[in-house]
Amino acid sequence: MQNKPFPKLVNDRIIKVAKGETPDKLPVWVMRQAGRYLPEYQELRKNNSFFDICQNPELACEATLIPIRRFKVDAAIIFSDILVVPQALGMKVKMVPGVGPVFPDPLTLESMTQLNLDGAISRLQYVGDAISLTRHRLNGAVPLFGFSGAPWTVMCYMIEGGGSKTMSKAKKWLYCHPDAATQLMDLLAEVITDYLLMQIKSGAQIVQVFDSCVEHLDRELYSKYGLPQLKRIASNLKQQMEASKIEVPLGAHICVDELDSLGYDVVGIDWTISPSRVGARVGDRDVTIQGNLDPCALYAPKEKLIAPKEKLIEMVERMIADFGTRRLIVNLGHGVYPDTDPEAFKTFVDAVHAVRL
Ligand SMILES: Cc1c2[nH]c(c1CCC(=O)O)Cc1[nH]c(c(CCC(=O)O)c1C)Cc1[nH]c(c(CCC(=O)O)c1C)Cc1[nH]c(c(CCC(=O)O)c1C)C2
Repeated sequence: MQNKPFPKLVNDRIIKVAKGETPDKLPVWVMRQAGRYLPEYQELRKNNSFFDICQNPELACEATLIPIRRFKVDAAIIFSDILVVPQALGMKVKMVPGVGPVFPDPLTLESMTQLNLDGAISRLQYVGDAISLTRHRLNGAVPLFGFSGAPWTVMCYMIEGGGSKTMSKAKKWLYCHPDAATQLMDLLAEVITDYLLMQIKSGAQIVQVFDSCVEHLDRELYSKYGLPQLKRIASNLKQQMEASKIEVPLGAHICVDELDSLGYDVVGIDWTISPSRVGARVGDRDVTIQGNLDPCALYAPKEKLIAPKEKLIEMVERMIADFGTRRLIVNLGHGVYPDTDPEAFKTFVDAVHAVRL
């Protein structure tokens, strides 16, 4: 299987737009498109733990394909999580229903020396195997995304031991233990670069770096810790994979100023950044924008007097008109929420494809 050539890509809209070329229709996909809002995924989860699905290439492939069978999205994203990296470094992570990821023993200054870098990429080979298998099963229908968390975001979860409103424990390292923080981020940047390279070599056609926790950093901390690591990953990866397309969604306003200098082909933004902030630069910017509809726009209560479907279509059309159709990949500004109606998801995707270029 590994050595068989991958099927030819049929729908290459996303790859085209990432390169700055004009597609036949605007491409659209959704972060967490394989998640809990879909009954098929819930069914799969009934008999398997979250990380069992991630670690079993057959199951990870199956989860990845669920939204592809149901909707006309223009990309698949390999079923996994950003927290498989700390796992490969030797940390325990559990997925607790209703809570999210939990580390029973969060990282401390003392336990940092126990992180096991040796062989980390081979311990993540199951992700590569899932990617290769999925590329074959997709049969070229749409491109397959690989992904990783960025060093700051992965570090936040390792130190906090899970999600947090403030990320104050992780930020304490930046203020009080800057050397240890830098050491940790350097280590993570190295693993993440090698991990993404392994995914690309396994068949990922586009890779995305999630720096979701960047919203907790002010400009100074962002410039000192967030930005250099993101740039470093892009430049090291590009050096090693000249031809690869790389994407980094940055969920914070402060990153908008660096759009052109980040070294990524695509930059994701959330709904708090108005299209006019990047739109004004659409003519001359050299990057593709991904985003940015509020996932709550997909809540479409059937009993409401206003026609929610029409309202959603109108929001999609307005967003696209505001961004302009050049160098735009349509997505939500955040992952789709578990209580979203799959019908609303379909309306969203179809509304994007209905826009004439
Ligand atoms: C489906 C899913 C995922 N992760 C989690 C779930 C739900 C788990 C379940 O079944 O119980 C837990 C899961 N994993 C995580 C969280 C967030 C926890 C928190 O902050 O409270 C949860 C609930 C951590 C995580 N995980 C991820 C990020 C970065 C993007 C973002 O900001 O959403 C982060 C921060 C990335 C991620 N996570 C996942 C993907 C798969 C592909 C797809 O998009 O369909 C991706 C790309 C998959």
